[in-house]
Formats: sequence, structure tokens, C-alpha cells
Amino acid sequence: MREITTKRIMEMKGKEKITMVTAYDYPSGLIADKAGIDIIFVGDSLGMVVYGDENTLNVTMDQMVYHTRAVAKAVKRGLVLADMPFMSYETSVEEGIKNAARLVQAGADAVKIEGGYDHKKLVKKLVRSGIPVMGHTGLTPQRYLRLGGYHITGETEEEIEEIIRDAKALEKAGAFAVVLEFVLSDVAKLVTEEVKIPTIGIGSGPYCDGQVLVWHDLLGFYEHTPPFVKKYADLRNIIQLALENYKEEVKDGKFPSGQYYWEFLDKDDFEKKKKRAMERLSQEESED
Ligand SMILES: Nc1nc(=O)c2c([nH]1)NC[C@@H]1CN(c3ccc(C(=O)N[C@@H](CCC(=O)O)C(=O)O)cc3)CN21
Ligand SMILES: CC(C)C(=O)C(=O)O
Ligand SMILES: [Mg+2]
Repeated sequence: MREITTKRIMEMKGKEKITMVTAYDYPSGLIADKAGIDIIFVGDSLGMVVYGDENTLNVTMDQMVYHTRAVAKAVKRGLVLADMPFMSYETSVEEGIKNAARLVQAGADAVKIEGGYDHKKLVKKLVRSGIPVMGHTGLTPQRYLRLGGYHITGETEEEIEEIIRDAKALEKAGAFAVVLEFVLSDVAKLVTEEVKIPTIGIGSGPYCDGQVLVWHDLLGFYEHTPPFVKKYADLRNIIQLALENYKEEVKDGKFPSGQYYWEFLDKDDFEKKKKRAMERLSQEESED
């Protein structure tokens, strides 16, 4: 059992801000855990930031299982959360349960689904089966085609109603928290006040109970990140400089220098062994 449980996350509401970051492999899981992040999240943003797709719709259960396993091996303290990918829970409650179980068996402590009200039956069944669930409302990227892109949410009264309805349905069904993605901050504040479960914001302002960002965005791997991202490091530039340096040193014959390779100390010994090896080779060649 890891130190951070869904129970601990729920108790943090109103007391301590919840921190969450995505991770997709062993080294990122290790670093996020060592940094003391509360929730280490294998998001389906995987499809975009790791696999280079323009949306998250091509991510498969097999990919989520594979990446969850790598992250789970690294994380000792934080809560490991895994996204349910597109069409892994929409077809039926049974399908959703089966797929959530695969993520748990790969090492996830909880799963996240997009939506709330539409999936209350699934959430209830998962929680009863022992699988903690996080919901997700506001901008739901798995509805990319219907939404026609990634836009801010909560501007109309219908949208405000839908976001609150989702959050309340999730709370009632037993979800332990809800992500509010790209929601106007006034609306995110209202939702945070209206439900007892923690709200975790991304692009939704400071009134949420916690914050989540995508690994590649906050570490500066891209030029084009969503407008709500603060870049805490410029790793793309650091990595590019390191690679250019490596390239130059190889081209100039500076790498590898003495400390990075090994040679015979006794050159006579080498000459003897070389002679015998070469003789054996020409013997074999004449036999072929
Ligand atoms: N790397 C990454 N970071 C994310 O935060 C993230 C993903 N990928 N993929 C899934 C969703 C999609 N997200 C996004 C992506 C782009 C915008 C964005 O650029 N919005 C622009 C244009 C919106 C419009 O066309 O109206 C904006 O200025 O708001 C917002 C949220 C957030 N999520
Ligand atoms: C943007 C976050 C909340 C997400 O769902 C993901 O990274 O997949
Ligand atoms: Mg996601």
C-alpha cells in the first residue's frame, strides 16, 4: 500500500492543496514521486505528448496498461491514477469494469473517467467493486470531435448547469475527486464550494482544491502548450544543447576521451593475442 490513499486525498480538501502531475514511464514516475507529488497520473494525454497524435482518441487500453505498469513500478509514496481511454467504458458498465480492473492489476490505485452524470452507474459499480474513481468535467478531450477543439467551458448557463450536475453526480456515486479542466474560475470556485469531494483544476484557477499539469508542458518540452500552462523548466532547450554538444564532440574527435575507454596496458600481450587470433581466422577461412 502506498502512503497516499484516496482517503488521504479526500481529507486534504480545505486543509492542504493537492498536487498532481502526469507521468508516462519509469523515470518520470520516479522523479515525480521523489518530488513529493500527491497524485502521479498516467493520463491519456499520452497519445499526444508521447505518441505525437493531434488528440487523445487513438489511445488504447493496451497502451494504458503498459505505461501504467512502468509508472507503478517507480512510485512508492504517491497515489497512482490511470486514465480510462476513449471507448473503454462508454459501451457498457461491464466493459468499463473489466477495463478498470486491468489498470488496477497493472498497478493503478485508482482510475479516472471523463464525464460524470452520464457515467454514474459505472462509477457506483466501480466503487462498490473496490476501485476508486476520479471524475472529469468541464473540457473533456475525449469529446474533441463533437466540441470542435479544446475551448474554455462554463460560459453559458447550460454549461454551468452541466458542470455542477456532473460534479454532484460524481460525488453521489462515490467518486473520490473530480478534475475541472479549462473551466472559468468563477464556475470552478462554485463547484468547489458545492461538493464535498476535492476538485482538481487544470486551467480552472486558484479556487480548486488541487492542481494538475501535464509533465511535458510544465517541464517545457514544447513551444505550443495550452495557454494555462506555466513552464517551470526549459528542458527542451537543455536537452537540445546537450545533444548538440555531444554531436560536436564526436565530430571533433573529443569524445570519447581517455576516461571513457579501456586499452591493453601490456602491448606485447596484445600483439601475441592478435597474432594468434589472426592466424586462427585465416585457418578457418581456408577451411570454408
Ligand atoms: N500537452 C497537453 N497538455 C494538456 O493540458 C492537454 C493535452 N495535452 N491534451 C488533452 C487536453 C487538451 N488540452 C488543451 C489543449 C489546447 C488548448 C488550447 O490551445 N486552447 C486555445 C485555443 C482554444 C480554441 O480554439 O478556442 C486557447 O487559446 O484557449 C486548451 C486545452 C488540455 N489537455
Ligand atoms: C489533462 C489531464 C487532466 C488529463 O486528463 C490527461 O493528461 O490525460
Ligand atoms: Mg485525460
